[in-house]
Amino acid sequence: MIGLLGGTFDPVHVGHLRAALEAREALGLEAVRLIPNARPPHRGLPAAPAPARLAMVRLACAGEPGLAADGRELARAGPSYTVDTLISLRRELGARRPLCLLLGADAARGLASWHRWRELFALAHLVVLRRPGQAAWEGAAGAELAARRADGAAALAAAPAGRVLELEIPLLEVSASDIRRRIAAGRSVRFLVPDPVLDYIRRHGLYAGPAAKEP
Ligand SMILES: Nc1ncnc2c1ncn2[C@@H]1O[C@H](COP(=O)(O)OP(=O)(O)OP(=O)(O)O)[C@@H](O)[C@H]1O
Ligand SMILES: O=C(O)c1ccc[n+]([C@@H]2O[C@H](COP(=O)([O-])O)[C@@H](O)[C@H]2O)c1
Repeated sequence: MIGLLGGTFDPVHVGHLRAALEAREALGLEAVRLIPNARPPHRGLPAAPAPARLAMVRLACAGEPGLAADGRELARAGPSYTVDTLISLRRELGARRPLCLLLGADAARGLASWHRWRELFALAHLVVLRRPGQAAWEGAAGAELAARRADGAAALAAAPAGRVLELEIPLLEVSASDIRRRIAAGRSVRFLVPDPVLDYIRRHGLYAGPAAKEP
């Protein structure tokens, strides 16, 4: 069973990395692939170009066997729709392997506005990450999801796609927009991103300009 964490990763940070590892352990995933988008479908242009965001994800995953960077969204033109990414992954991995699309509760809330969102369930399971005690997720896609709800990892491993699991794991209070604001204000982001990512940001002068002040 493989986990997939798509994101803008502008930049990737310890919140993403810890969540991916927590989900890997909780679900018994072989690995989690971090997949930066080229053009996010539902937000403005990222502050850093896609190749730089992918390079930072590669640095963050290097040396951690449970995590891998996947650059396939950079090979497509147009908005980076998740349905196209899952179709491409199915071509690579075959129809039978269980795939778990990991989503933070914030990303999951907008699911019903995603491009061809109902098709996602034919391609992968959906795992919504939330902290212990956080209210259960009630998005506009609610009824569809309730019918697909699974009560544990075993139900996901038993089918290639189509189930929905809410997974309670500790989530760190770290966001990429806060990191960009700190850098633009000349503040430190040490320990919020891995050191090799920090080094990359410094060497390339990312997020330091006035444009980076807008989240
Ligand atoms: N601290 C965190 N812990 C766990 N998951 C997170 C965290 N931050 C973001 N995510 C999830 O990781 C995925 C990619 O997130 P994204 O790249 O948008 O990062 P972000 O920090 O939320 O960015 P921004 O602050 O620019 O909105 C989404 O599913 C999001 O919900
Ligand atoms: O496919 C879509 O229509 C779609 C709409 C919004 C977000 N996504 C994906 O959801 C993931 C999290 O998005 P974001 O904006 O929180 O980084 C990322 O992989 C996005 O490309 C996908």
